[in-house]
Amino acid sequence: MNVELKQRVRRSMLFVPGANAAMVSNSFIYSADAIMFDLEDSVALREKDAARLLVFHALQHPMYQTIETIVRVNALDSEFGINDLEAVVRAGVDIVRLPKTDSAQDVIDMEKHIARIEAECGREVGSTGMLAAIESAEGINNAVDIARSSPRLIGIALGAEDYVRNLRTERSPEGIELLFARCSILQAARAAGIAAFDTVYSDANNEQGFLNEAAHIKQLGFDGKSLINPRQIELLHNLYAPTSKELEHAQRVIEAAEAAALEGLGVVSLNGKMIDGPIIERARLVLQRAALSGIREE
Ligand SMILES: CC(=O)SCCNC(=O)CCNC(=O)[C@H](O)C(C)(C)COP(=O)(O)OP(=O)(O)OC[C@H]1O[C@@H](n2cnc3c(N)ncnc32)[C@H](O)[C@@H]1OP(=O)(O)O
Ligand SMILES: O=C([O-])CC(=O)C(=O)O
Ligand SMILES: [Mg+2]
Repeated sequence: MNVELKQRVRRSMLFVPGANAAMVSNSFIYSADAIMFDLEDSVALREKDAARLLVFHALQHPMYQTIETIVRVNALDSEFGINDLEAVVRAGVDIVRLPKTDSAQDVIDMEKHIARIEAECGREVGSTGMLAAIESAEGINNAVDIARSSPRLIGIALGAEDYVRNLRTERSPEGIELLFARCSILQAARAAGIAAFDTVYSDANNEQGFLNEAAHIKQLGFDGKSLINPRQIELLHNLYAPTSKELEHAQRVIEAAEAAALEGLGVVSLNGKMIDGPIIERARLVLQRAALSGIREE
């Protein structure tokens, strides 16, 4: 498996409707960590073939060679799924997003097709990554098995619009109806050593609502979030950026830890607070986030 693909940081993954030629042709101008072309629910049935062709060409365009590309394909048991896979793997997509993943078998079935297509078109077998979106109660029940189902999986994601439909409820500003699913996905992803991604916030004009949800999922531990609108990108990146106070503290922790290591000490105190393994690990994450996102603008 492509280790670099697995370790890459993804705060933002921007959905781009595959049938929208204007958006598909210029979404590389936005600074999302990944562009996620959609062939599934944002594409009308009569536009499925046209969207696949548009995305097939976009993936090979020079402007999409320097940004990570993900494609959400249709389910394999639909009439479009296999054709979608054939097109996007041949075109060299970085990651295939499998929607509505209910079981580990769904991932294994898709992986077999991806491996066959890679071999047929001369791509290195194993080079295409996978991302499984869980969007049902059954999928949440199977989250641990799904997260462990393939070495190609870079992460698992929540698909909340379909999930709340399945639960027979709707999304609320507080997200109480999603708490169990979010925690299940995080637990499963972390136990399997892969990334956890939150779902879309569907009201592109509600900035405060987006920020509230993004702060909530960051606090839970998510690595990032699927987005539907370019205006959400900077809001999210800024939220993942540490404050200058957090950064200064992290730097002091690392300095204290390095000094302690020179003296052969495992635990040391900084202004009366214990500094040991997990705290140092956390400080490293803050430094990594600052390197990527800068300092948070309040
Ligand atoms: C439940 C699910 O399955 S969610 C996943 C599937 N859904 C999607 O992919 C939807 C993606 N998002 C969109 O289509 C749009 O953002 C909408 C419909 C939500 C809102 O559209 P608008 O009101 O036109 O957005 P807005 O006014 O902010 O657009 C500003 C600019 O950003 C572009 N833009 C908006 N959304 C996107 C996007 N997702 N990707 C790329 N470009 C985009 C617009 O084309 C416009 O460009 P222009 O200035 O060159 O004309
Ligand atoms: O995966 C997502 O975030 C979008 C989606 O399909 C859903 O919410 O049902
Ligand atoms: Mg969905």
